[in-house]
Order: sequence, then structure tokens, then C-alpha cells
Amino acid sequence: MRFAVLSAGSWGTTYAAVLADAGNDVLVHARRPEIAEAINTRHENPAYLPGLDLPHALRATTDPARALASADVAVISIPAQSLRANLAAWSPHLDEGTAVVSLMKGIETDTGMRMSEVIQEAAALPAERIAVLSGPNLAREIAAKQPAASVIASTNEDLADTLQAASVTPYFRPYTNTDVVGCELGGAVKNVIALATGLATGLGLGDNATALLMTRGLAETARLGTVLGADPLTFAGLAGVGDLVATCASPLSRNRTFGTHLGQGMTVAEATAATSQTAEGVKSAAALLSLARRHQVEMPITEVVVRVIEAELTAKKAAELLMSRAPKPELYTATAS
Ligand SMILES: NC(=O)C1=CN([C@@H]2O[C@H](COP(=O)(O)OP(=O)(O)OC[C@H]3O[C@@H](n4cnc5c(N)ncnc54)[C@H](O)[C@@H]3O)[C@@H](O)[C@H]2O)C=CC1
Ligand SMILES: O=C(CO)COP(=O)(O)O
Repeated sequence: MRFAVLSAGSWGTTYAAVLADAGNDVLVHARRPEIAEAINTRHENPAYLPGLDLPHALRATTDPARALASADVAVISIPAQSLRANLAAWSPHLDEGTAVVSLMKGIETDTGMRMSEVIQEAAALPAERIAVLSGPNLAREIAAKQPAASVIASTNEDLADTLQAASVTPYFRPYTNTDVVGCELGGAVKNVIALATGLATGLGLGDNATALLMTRGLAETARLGTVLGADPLTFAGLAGVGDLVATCASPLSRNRTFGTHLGQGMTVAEATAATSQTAEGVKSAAALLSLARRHQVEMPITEVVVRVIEAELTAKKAAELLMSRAPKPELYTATAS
């Protein structure tokens, strides 16, 4: 199959390499000519995956129209908040039958929309031409061909099956799922919970605190997801607990690292300056909290993360606030905390 991958950041380049290793014809769009040149001639992406060899068959261009020409599938991997504006420029170059796959794990701040919803609206595409890929997929590990599994979700089972078959390699095992809402929410909320575990790590708190945040973070993910129509079982899968574990526990996670910087006393501006790649949770946290409030769902961890990002609370005060909440039964209903 012919894939266009937009763009050449860490995850876009990595999934493009997976697709090339699986035998597809893959053309990556890189904004910077030096990155396109390095992929084409040195088979490396020095800006995002330094020191890792990329498949020689992988090709790159700085021209998005060229990348999209005659593509069976367009894969989008850019910061969530830039999706709508980029789609305005890219959609005229989408062929009538091209399917679109989102690799992004974020929520649009102005609208509270998931990435597949933004694609549906801004590119005027029906849901059956859209899929999302999510799961415990730290890019650098996969680019180094270390084993990983993922989930390809679409309401169109044929599309999910086709993408699954096109993405299988000895080191990458994609599953399919029809629960697009659950898979996208799992990916977006775990970034916020990773910020929280980073805050705890930065404060010098231990592994029990990390486990507490991950587990109760999963509870608030499932509460919101269920109200929005997700299958609660999705959160027990790769796009739920799987991604939560990988992201909250790994020093490779940009969100966890960003939280650690804040926990160690950096301001948001300082942590942003120290982060050269996308940490989606920083912007998506407030959008998720608004979504939760709109649906009367309590998300106490997300709420304190938002308040720390907005410099309303210190990390230490956030931890104290969470620990001083009223005691309650562990099992939760859809909206109780
Ligand atoms: N890196 C990872 O391990 C994983 C990342 N993701 C998700 O993939 C998405 C992309 O993340 P990464 O590739 O990691 O980010 P990155 O920071 O490594 O790369 C971002 C890419 O987007 C481009 N870009 C930045 N601003 C842009 C704009 N305004 N318009 C168009 N292009 C722009 C950059 O040039 C770069 O190619 C995020 O939603 C992230 O949550 C999902 C799974 C794994
Ligand atoms: O989504 C990811 C792993 O599945 C990557 O997480 P970060 O964006 O925090 O690095």
C-alpha cells in the first residue's frame, strides 16, 4: 500500500519505519529540508531519533502535496493543537478514497474534540474513512525495533483490518478495536496522569504514590470515557492501562519528564523551554477537565494537574490536596469520585 506520513517527528518517523519494514511504499512529509535530506540519504532522523537507523526504503519530501498524491492512507502525527490548521492546507490534496489515520494523543482545547472528530469535521470525511492508532508506543523503543503492541481503532472494521495487516512486523503487533472513543480518550488522559506521576517523582515521592496516581488516574479515565460512550473494557487494554503504564513509568515519556521538571520546581515556561518535543498533556489537560465538568464527571487528578499548570497550586500543595480528599469506597460509579 502507499502511505503518506505527515510529519517527521519522533512518532511519525517511527511508525513510517514500521510501515516501510512491513513492506509498504511510504513517503514522509518533513517540514525541514535537512530532515528530509537526512532520511533520504543517511537513513536517519537526527532531530528526533538520533543514532537510530531507518529503513533504506523510507523516503521523505518537504512537499505535503507530493506525499499525499495517490496515497491509499494518510497518517497524521503532529501536535494536536495544530491539527485543524494543517488539515485546512492538506485536505485539498487528499484523494477521494484516501483513508486517514491519527497517531495523535490530544484533545483540541477550543472545542474539546478528539482528534478523529477534528479530522471528520475539518477534512469533511466520514467516520468510516478514519482510524486511530494508540497504545504503549514509546517511539524511540520501537524505532530501535524493540517489541511493542498497539491498537488500531475504527468504526470501519474493514479499514482497521487492512491497516492491521499493513502494520505487522516482527517487532510491532497491532490489534484492532471498534471503540474509537475509548482508545482516543485513553491516549489523551494518560498524558495528564503521566504529568501527575512526573510531579510526584519530581517531589521525591515513591513508587506507591506513582501506583496510586496510575490506578486512580485509570479510574477517572474510565469514568469520563464511559459517560462519553466508550466501552469500559477498552481501559483494561493496550490503549488504556497499557499506555498508562508505559508512559507513567518511563523516563522516555515527555509528559512524565515535563511533570518531573515542575515537581522539581521549574515554572511551566522553564519546563517548556527544557522540552524540545510535544508533551500533549500540558494543553489537553484543561480541555479534558472542561469536558469532564460539562458531563458532571469528577477528575480530581486532572484537576490538580490543571491547577499546577496554571500556576494556581504548587506540586507539593497538589499532592496534599489529593491526599486530604474525603475517604470513600474504591469502586466508583460513572460520575462519583
Ligand atoms: N513520541 C511518542 O513516543 C509518541 C507520540 N504520540 C503522539 O504523536 C503526536 C506527535 O508526537 P511526536 O511525534 O512525539 O512529536 P514530536 O515533537 O517528536 O514531533 C512533532 C512533529 O510535528 C511537527 N510540527 C510541530 N508543530 C507543528 C505545526 N504547528 N504544524 C505542523 N507540524 C508541526 C514537527 O515538525 C514534528 O515533525 C502527539 O500527539 C503524541 O502524543 C503517540 C504515541 C507515541
Ligand atoms: O504516547 C506515548 C507512549 O505511548 C508517548 O508518551 P509521551 O508523549 O509522554 O512521550
